[in-house]
Amino acid sequence: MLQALLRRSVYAGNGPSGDLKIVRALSGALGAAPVYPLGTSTAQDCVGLTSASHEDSHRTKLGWAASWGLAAAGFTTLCSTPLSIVQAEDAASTSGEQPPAKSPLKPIVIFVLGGPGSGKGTQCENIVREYGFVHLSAGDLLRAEMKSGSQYGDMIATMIKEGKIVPSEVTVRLLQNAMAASGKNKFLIDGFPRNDENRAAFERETGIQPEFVLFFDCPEEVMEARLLDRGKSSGRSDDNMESIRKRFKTFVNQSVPVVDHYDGLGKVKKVSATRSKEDVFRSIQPFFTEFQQANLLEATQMLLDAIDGGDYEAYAKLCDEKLTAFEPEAQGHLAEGLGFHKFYFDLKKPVADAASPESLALIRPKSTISSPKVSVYGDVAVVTYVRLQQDVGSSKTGFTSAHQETRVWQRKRDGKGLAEWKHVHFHRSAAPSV
Ligand SMILES: Nc1ncnc2c1ncn2[C@@H]1O[C@H](COP(=O)(O)OP(=O)(O)OP(=O)(O)O)[C@@H](O)[C@H]1O
Ligand SMILES: O=c1ccn([C@@H]2O[C@H](COP(=O)(O)O)[C@@H](O)[C@H]2O)c(=O)[nH]1
Repeated sequence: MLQALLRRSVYAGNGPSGDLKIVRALSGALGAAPVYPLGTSTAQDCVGLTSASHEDSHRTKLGWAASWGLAAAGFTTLCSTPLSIVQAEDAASTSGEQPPAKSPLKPIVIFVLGGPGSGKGTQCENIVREYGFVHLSAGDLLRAEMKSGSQYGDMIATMIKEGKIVPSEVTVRLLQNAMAASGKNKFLIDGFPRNDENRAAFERETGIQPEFVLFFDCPEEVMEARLLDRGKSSGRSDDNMESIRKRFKTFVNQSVPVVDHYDGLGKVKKVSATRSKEDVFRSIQPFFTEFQQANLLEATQMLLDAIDGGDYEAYAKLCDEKLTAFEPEAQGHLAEGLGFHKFYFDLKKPVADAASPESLALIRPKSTISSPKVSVYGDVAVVTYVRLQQDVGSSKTGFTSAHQETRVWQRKRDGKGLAEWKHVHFHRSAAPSV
């Protein structure tokens, strides 16, 4: 499963021996992310695609293919990017004409579906905290759009109160913009697609198929009690008995067929949502193990890229300040703290400063992770692999060295309580160069 994920999110190729598997995670900052204005201001655009919006949608697909870069293993919640903040010149500057700075990374999308009040939003927060996905609630995006003074505000307000489904042209575009604005590539799309037309429009406009659908199964009486309770403080126009009944009807008649569609494709992971919040979260965690492994491998590749690029700041950000290491340079001693490693970054600096940018780019070493294995033990993870490092010698001939590396990561909480992996220990073998 991990390898399948890696094939989508990292380069995979053959190494020098032909059958040696080399996996190199893409890393670095995102290229310009595409943004999409809704188009002209007629209400008609809301229900039917004009030729101009066809052009936009074409660009949308190109945008994904051309401009998507690596999402750092960061942890973000992003619930609202009103259409009104999207500027025409932003869109023009990201028309996909410029080649991306880095090779693109395909977006990974998980649809989170379930009846109103089944606990989708609650569990999405947990997933964001632990696994570093971007949470996009379609309902939250629509509410934010409504409040932004958008031309679609009244229409959205009516649809929400009546439990009806807002036309796909609006919702899909809001989702596309929020995805692009996030600068990340792993998304939990909560409460969407709401009907078959939503599903078809999303697939057509973005070219994205979900990895899987997380479906919260919950009886109406449980959802009703939760929503009425939430209604005491939510301020939502639809958390009342009359709207709740309408929402249930829409869910059964229009949203369940979407779940059935994906079930037919073997993509639905069904969770019983009646238990406590903690129990429900425990039951969904196994579905996210593979993403955690991929995050760790991405973080490891970022670390190697920071070393190769001489970027001490990026390196230090990924490391615990008490990092310990056994590496050949320490002559059999345990190096403690970052100071020992900083020495080598500082050493490279004058050389780098003296070189022209072009020659610098040429002589920068490049590390490739080969035969990786990622093992997670609660809040500790061990990543082992062979690091193939290509470099240029003083005689301008290329050489490759291979080191066995074991890197230990520990999951810690940042200021916002979000999980982040910090590099706490590594062991690097000596290696002959060829
Ligand atoms: N497992 C649970 N047990 C008890 N209460 C829960 C559970 N999960 C969520 N809740 C509560 O139920 C209410 C609805 O949860 P939540 O907002 O996550 O549902 P939702 O599926 O996102 O709803 P909607 O689709 O209407 O936005 C909230 O007040 C939340 O605190
Ligand atoms: O894709 C979507 C998502 C939501 N809506 C409308 O918003 C409300 C509230 O959605 P929640 O997911 O409960 O926040 C929903 O009843 C719909 O009216 C939508 O049209 N399309």
